[in-house]
Amino acid sequence: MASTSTSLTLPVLPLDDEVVLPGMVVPLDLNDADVRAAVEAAQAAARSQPGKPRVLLVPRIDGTYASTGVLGTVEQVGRLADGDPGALIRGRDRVRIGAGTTGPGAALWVEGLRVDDSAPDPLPGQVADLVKEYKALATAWLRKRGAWQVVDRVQAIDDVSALADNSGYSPFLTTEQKVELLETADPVVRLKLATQQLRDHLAEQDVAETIAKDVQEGVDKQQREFLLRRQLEAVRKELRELNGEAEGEESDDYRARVEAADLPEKVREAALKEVDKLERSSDQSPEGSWIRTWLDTVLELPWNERTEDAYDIQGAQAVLDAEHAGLEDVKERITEYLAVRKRRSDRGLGVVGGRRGGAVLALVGPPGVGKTSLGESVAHAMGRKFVRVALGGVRDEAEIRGHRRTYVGALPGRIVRAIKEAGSMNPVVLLDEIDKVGSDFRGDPAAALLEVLDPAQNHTFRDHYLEVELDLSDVVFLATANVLEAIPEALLDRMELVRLDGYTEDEKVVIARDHLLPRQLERAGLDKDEVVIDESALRKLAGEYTREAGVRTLERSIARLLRKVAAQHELGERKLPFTVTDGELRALIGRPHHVPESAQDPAERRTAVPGVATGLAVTGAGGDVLFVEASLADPETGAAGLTLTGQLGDVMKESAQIALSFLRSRGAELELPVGDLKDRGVHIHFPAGAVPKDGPSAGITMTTALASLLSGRLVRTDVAMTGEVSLTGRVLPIGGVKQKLLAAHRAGVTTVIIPKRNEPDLDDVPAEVLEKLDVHAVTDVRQVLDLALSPATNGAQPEVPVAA
Ligand SMILES: Nc1ncnc2c1ncn2[C@@H]1O[C@H](COP(=O)(O)OP(=O)(O)OP(=O)(O)O)[C@@H](O)[C@H]1O
Repeated sequence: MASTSTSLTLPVLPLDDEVVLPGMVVPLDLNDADVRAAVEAAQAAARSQPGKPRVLLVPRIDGTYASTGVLGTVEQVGRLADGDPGALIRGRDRVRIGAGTTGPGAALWVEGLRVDDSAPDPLPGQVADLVKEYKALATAWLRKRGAWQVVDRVQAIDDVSALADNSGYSPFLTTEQKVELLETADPVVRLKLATQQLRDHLAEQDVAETIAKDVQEGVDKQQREFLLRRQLEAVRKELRELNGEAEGEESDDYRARVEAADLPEKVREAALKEVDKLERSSDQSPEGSWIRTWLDTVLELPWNERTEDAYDIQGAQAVLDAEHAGLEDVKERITEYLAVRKRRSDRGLGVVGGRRGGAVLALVGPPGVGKTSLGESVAHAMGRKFVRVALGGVRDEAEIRGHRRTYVGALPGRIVRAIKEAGSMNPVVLLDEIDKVGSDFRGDPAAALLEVLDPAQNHTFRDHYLEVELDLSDVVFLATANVLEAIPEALLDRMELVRLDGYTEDEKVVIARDHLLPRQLERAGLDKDEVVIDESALRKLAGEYTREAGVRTLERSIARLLRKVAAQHELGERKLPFTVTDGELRALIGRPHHVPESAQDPAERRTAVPGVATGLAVTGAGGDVLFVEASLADPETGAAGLTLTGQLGDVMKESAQIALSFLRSRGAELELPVGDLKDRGVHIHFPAGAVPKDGPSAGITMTTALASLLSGRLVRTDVAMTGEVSLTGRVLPIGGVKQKLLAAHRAGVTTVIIPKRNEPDLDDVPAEVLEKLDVHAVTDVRQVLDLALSPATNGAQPEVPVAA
């Protein structure tokens, strides 16, 4: 090969549908006019110069010449195998074609530039691998064709450039592909290209061969599938051995697992169909992994698992009593429910269904009153598995019913997951916080829940992901909610409500002593005789360290107290046994957080200024006291009209309007200076502005606050009230009496005003609370003002506060 570029002038020998690369020797037909003209011109030129006649072999595609040709020497002229006149030409150097020129004979003459296409010396390291690969591929291909002699020749080629040009002989390359090889001067790049071409061809050939073989053999499909599966098994086994997995760990053998599993017929059919699909898909394909996840889910579900219901009603009642103090009516209600259920199932009858059918017990009440733990007790009492499904914040229907499998990352819904977790088809499932289920563009989870809870439909529940029917008819569903109003109407229809309104202080003390304390002692690693929290301390914890309807914070306080004692003991600062009394609390866990208003310094009480009244309300956290503040705007600078703040709902806002209108129309009768209301702006505010509030039951409280403001008379600190007010001053009934009275009692209020028509509700209020409260049932707002406002002559008349 030339190592320098030199210019030369040569007759062109055009090649149609053929390419000659350097190193190749080809016979050419001299009957072809172009070939003859070129060879004759070369021979003529050779007469005046030494060496063999030289031509320029240039491929021509659709009449267009390639940019590079090959210098060829005419080795011999004579007869070809078929007897035609021919010339034997050897390709030598790459020549870049330049301008056309003239010369002897009919041939086209051009000027050309020899191209340096020699390999670099020394060769870069990776070229050796490339050479090996090319030789291996070429050998494979040649052997396939039975061209054994050529194998040795190819193996013997050491020069990288020559090796790449050897591809010029490959019959499977198109003219274009060969021209590309010709035009690629860099030998390493060319060898890469040649290797790639060879590789592609071999791969194509493999596929084609397989197809051809299949068609040819025409093996019965089933038989072939059988064979393939056996092979697959063998390969998998080998893989497992390679990865060091033990024999028998047939994690992947879904067919066997499906066949061995105890599945309902329809489910088995669906699962086997998926196994078929899985076996057809490749191991790495995403579809394969989806199918495996699905099969795992199906195989993990307890299709035919059921726990035996082994309970008698007395036993169940005993369990409920043992695990929960108090709550007599709730436990009674649950016992009735269990009794009916048991009788019906003993007689082979289904669950009572339909609207208001009571198929589902809903436990409604503030946090920490034991709704969840009662649900657990129901499961204990029936001898069933228990699972809790948290529904708070669920807005997507797919959370309940699953995503369709076409969805990336699809999962079954929570109901299916709950059954899986329970491991039986008849667990007790607690739908926790069913009032916190929302709905938006992603569908309505409540509608899906409805299907779950409906005995007429739930024996064929269909999860979008699972796609096979699941029988939920044996599941005992319970629900919990904080506020009744927030439960979607349609769901409410299916439920039997059981209310838990909260505990009195006495009840809390009993719960703490019998349940919370023993549990927390165990958690703190203390013996029950090592630390005793006496009743005075428990009472103070319930009354002054916590203010809640339930006992959750109380339980936390006890835990904190015990941790403190345990730590002190470990540090050698305290000897055990130790009895905690109320006097010790402060040193152990700091000051109480809730001091009753009446126990505050009079000047610091909320109601120490006119215009503030104490109301009673029910929130998601149970009953609570809330304060209403009113002020008048400065006649000069303040805005006129009514301003309301504290996140009030519409009903509450209207209720404020009514209170104001009532005072404007009837205030004079009550000897209030209502003139002020005419031309001065009024502002009513409910502190704790972050908590949304609504409902009409603060009507009399707002009226009282305004009346106090106008008259300058203080509202009595020990009085709290609830009741709707009408335009004529009538006091109308409200809800939540029990929760409100419990809250009043907790807050240390002693006098409570309620609407007369709510008097029957007092039956629900624990006697110990009623004993401590002076409850007034009233019909008219004038009675409220008489009871709530302090006498005008209460020391110096305080100033009416003025809002800027
Ligand atoms: N009457 C009771 N007897 C014994 N323990 C009780 C009683 N009421 C509540 N508890 C205990 O109080 C704790 C809080 O109760 P639980 O978690 O069941 O409240 P909840 O009403 O479900 O609250 P949430 O609505 O926040 O879920 C539990 O440890 C529970 O065992």
